Amino acid sequence: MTITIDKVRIILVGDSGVGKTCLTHLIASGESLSRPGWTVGCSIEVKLHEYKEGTPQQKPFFIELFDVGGSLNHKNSRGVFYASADGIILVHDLTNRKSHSNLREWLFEILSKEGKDIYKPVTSTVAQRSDEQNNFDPEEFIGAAQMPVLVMGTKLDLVDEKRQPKTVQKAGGIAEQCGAEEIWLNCDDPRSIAAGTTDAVKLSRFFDRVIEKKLQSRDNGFYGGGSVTDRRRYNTAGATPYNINNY
Ligand SMILES: Nc1nc2c(ncn2[C@@H]2O[C@H](COP(=O)(O)OP(=O)(O)OP(=O)(O)O)[C@@H](O)[C@H]2O)c(=O)[nH]1
Repeated sequence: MTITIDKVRIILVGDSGVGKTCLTHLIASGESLSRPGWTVGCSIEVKLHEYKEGTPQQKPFFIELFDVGGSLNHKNSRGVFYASADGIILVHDLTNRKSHSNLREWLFEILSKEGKDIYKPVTSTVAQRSDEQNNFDPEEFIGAAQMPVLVMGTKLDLVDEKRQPKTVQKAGGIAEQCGAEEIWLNCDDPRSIAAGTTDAVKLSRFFDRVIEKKLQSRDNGFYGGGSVTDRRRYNTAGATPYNINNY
């Protein structure tokens, strides 16, 4: 039997080396990745998610995970991957404070590149642009763009409370500013987001929010992306979700 499954698109952004590729693989396959390559452009993995599992509204959805390369060299070209994103996962390295503070800039970059009317920068000089970036308010962005956000901190295994205290505190961080949930994990350990754990529940709730938001936009007639109409056929007799690397 062949059924048609809708999809949503989530982009993972953050500085180079924070662990986006490992995290994407862990979420999509439930397995750790021992030797991730350097992401050039964008790498995509797909996960099959049960929306509102255990309720009468339960329905399968494909979650497309766009792992966007964090290198500065690709800053000008990666805007193309932000188009029609339905949700954002902001990724930082818990042993690297700068990677956390840079998440503000990542949000700003997504918004300015993706061209949401509500927060589209109108200025063009470097100085003006830097001003806009400094004055950028994540809360305002989230309120205006209505895009679900999740913040994930990696390399929890490298954080030793005594020898290397956490460089980032949960309170007052970007997650709080965005009203987003936050997960800290070790991407090398498949048990980090194993079914039944608190973090797996948080992740599943985030996926549900992204889907819900998209369904609402479609119902309200605001839907402009290609995702829901571009449905994928999924053969329930054993086919596995696709995996496209370095898209
Ligand atoms: N110990 C530990 N290492 C990790 C963890 N997550 C990622 N790494 C390591 O961090 C390095 C960078 O990981 P990637 O997943 O390639 O990072 P990325 O953010 O995709 O980097 P770009 O492709 O440059 O954007 C690799 O050596 C990973 O093995 C973690 O939770 N714990």
